[in-house]
Parts: sequence; structure tokens; C-alpha cells
Amino acid sequence: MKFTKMHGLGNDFVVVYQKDPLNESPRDLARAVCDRHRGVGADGLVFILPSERADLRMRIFNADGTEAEQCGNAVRCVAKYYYECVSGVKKELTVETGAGIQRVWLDVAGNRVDQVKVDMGVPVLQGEQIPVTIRKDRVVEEPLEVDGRHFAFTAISMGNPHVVIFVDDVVSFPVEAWGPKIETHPYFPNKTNVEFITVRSNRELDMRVWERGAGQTMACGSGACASVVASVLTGRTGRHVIVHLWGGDLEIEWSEQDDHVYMTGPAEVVFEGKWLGSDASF
Ligand SMILES: N[C@@H](CCC[C@H](N)C(=O)O)C(=O)O
Repeated sequence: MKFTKMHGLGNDFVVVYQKDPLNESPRDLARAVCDRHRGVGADGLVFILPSERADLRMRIFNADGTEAEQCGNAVRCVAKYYYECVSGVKKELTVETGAGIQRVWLDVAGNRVDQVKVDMGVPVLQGEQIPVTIRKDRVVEEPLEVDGRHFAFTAISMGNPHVVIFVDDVVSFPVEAWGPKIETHPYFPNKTNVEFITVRSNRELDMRVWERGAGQTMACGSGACASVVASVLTGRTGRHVIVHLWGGDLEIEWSEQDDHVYMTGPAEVVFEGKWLGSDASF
């Protein structure tokens, strides 16, 4: 199996371009490839596949083998790959994901894709399955008790689930202690990604993330989008925000015009390789 190692702000992926659809769920392969000691090492295994509804289809498997509906950083990576290695011409793409079809705009310098803007869709208040804008006037922070500690969270779906928690100082916050407990809390039967946020100003947030199925990562695109939506809903920021993540910055805008969330950020190629380990049938 040939692959390309890529990352978006340090959220890293093994990307596989495949002309045929996936017949089986490659859970074991994802676990093996993502293993940082015995495999390539990555937060996720990502497939670029043919689509009947869009320019390409993306499927993402977390490091623990579970499939996620969506991944903002991976969408930027696959769009860069598609332009640089497949199409070479289209600077606007559509990508089919488990969260629907996402529109993507590429900022190209020379033959290289620099920044990628992604339409991340309309956010939904978790559990309600209706666009959050309809609920703007309602209470959007809920209490959660974990091992005797009380948190207030906002649960936003960007196609995949997010719990956003505001803390005083995210730099010193013990993400690795609380992240896994909240990810697997019985309140969230499908598990959840968890974003810890400190507000810098009306236009800037600091974020650290504990990802469902991957643990602490350096960045999470859909998590940055969910965090800005939660910040707007709770009156903490405006709708156009720079989110500072461990791996770098993302520009997030929750548009007043169409209610869609737009994410802009980089994507990088690291190296190419051939996987010779188990399940080498790919
Ligand atoms: N890092 C991603 C999200 C990847 C999937 C997530 N762990 C999930 O299970 O929902 C991003 O950039 O959005």
C-alpha cells in the first residue's frame, strides 16, 4: 500500500489514494499504521476514494480504528493531495464526507497548495439535530459532573461530536487527565471530541483538544469550528476568530449570511512511503 504522510497543523495522517471504493472497514489496518512505535505513526488513516456525488470522497479512521464522520484538518490535506498529485487544475473542489459534501477553495502558489478554505457546513446543537441558530436564545451550556468536578459544556455537532469547555488557563489545564474521562462519559454514548478553550479576546481563542479515538492531538479543525460556535452562542467572541492551537493557527468564520462555518488553514506533505505490514492488500 502506497501512502503519503501529511499533516494539518501537526494533526497527522497517513493518506492513501485509492481508485476503488473500500469494501471492508480497515479498522485493524488503521490501528497498525497509526501506531507510533510499530507503524508509521499518525492520528488517523485517511482514504481518498472515488465519489459519484463530488470530486472525491474522504473516509477517515481514527488511530483506534473507529471511523469518524468528518475531519477538518484531513479535508485540507486531501484537497492539497488531490490538486498536487491528481487534478493539477481545479482550485475549487467538492469532497464527500460522512458529514455531507464539503466545498473547498485552494490558495495555490506556483504548483503548491498553500492555504485551504473549507465550508464545514451548518453546526448543530448536539442531541437536538437542528441548526443551532434556531436555538440562539436558549441555554446552550449544560452542567457535567466528572469525578466530583463540575464542568459547563456546550455540545456542538459539526457532523462529528464536540464538547466545548471554557477554562481559565488552557496552557496549564490537565487535558490528559480530564479529556479521556469526558470522551467516554456515559452522557455521550457515541463518545465525543473534547475542546478546552481559553478566551484571549473577542477575536482570539486558545484551544487544546482531546480527540475521540486519537487522544490529545496538536490540532482539530472541526473542534476549532465547534469552539467558535460555542463562543458565539455564549457571548464570548464575535463570529470571526483566530483559534490558536498547539500546532498553529486556524481562521474560523461562522457566516451570518448562510450560517455555514468556514475554516482556513494550511496542509503539508511530509513524505511518501509503502506500507509492508499486515493487510498489505491495499
Ligand atoms: N482531527 C479532526 C477530527 C478527527 C475525527 C475525530 N477524532 C472524531 O472521532 O470525530 C479534525 O481536524 O476535525
